[in-house]
Amino acid sequence: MAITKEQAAGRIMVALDYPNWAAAEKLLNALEGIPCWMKVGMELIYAEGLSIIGDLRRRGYRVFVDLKLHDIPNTVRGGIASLTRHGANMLNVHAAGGRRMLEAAREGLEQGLQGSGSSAERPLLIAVTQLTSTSRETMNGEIGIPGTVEDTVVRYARMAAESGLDGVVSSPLEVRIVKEACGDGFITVTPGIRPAGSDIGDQSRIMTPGQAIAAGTDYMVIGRAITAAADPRASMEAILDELVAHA
Ligand SMILES: O=c1ccn([C@@H]2O[C@H](COP(=O)(O)O)[C@@H](O)[C@H]2O)c(=O)[nH]1
Repeated sequence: MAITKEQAAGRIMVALDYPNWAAAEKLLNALEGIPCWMKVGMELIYAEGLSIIGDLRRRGYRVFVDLKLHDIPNTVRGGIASLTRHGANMLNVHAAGGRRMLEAAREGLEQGLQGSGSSAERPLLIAVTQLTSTSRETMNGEIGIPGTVEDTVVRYARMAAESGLDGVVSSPLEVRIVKEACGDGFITVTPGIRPAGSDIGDQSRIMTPGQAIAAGTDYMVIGRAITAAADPRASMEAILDELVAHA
């Protein structure tokens, strides 16, 4: 399906993996006017606190808070309730916490919304299946889960859907099988994006931006391909052109 460059931008979540707000702000200025999402995770949140969610929202961005909660159900319920009150558009937990934990996360989201007044927007709640840095060898030999990565991703995705979550984080390689198992409306958020010829780094299960959009991913998370580029805006523009060409 043909998409415009602006629609393509709405499918990109830029990973703001920076040690402080000043560094993140430099990137925001470089990407000024491009209507992508911003993803904030441990590095920036632990350095600057959750107030950066509001800072990004006021700049007009939709914000994915990527803290990947994984704890006992009661703790995750409370954590998600508190996070919900900060006004993010997307939150996540680890599917490996199991069904009761996923259900508790969902309950926490409802509790958080009730505590933040009628104007609060409902964030999307998604579950991490297998990290995109995890290969089959790592999953089998170190984590101790037998079988293929695809089987685990689909099993976790089904459990997340049955627990009332909105979608999953997976590699773009698994988008098709997740959609087949959970339906087209079940959201896929895919890191592990590497433009052709770029350094894979610590990722394992990767696709190019063009391959990921052709595979049907809803949102692709892109960090270093943009943030570590000599010219981040030029890198973003090249990725947008690739998405428009392959959608
Ligand atoms: O399975 C996962 C879950 C989250 N991530 C996050 O996405 C970005 C990817 O950054 P790159 O620089 O594009 O590799 C990063 O913030 C991770 O924490 C992931 O990579 N895989």
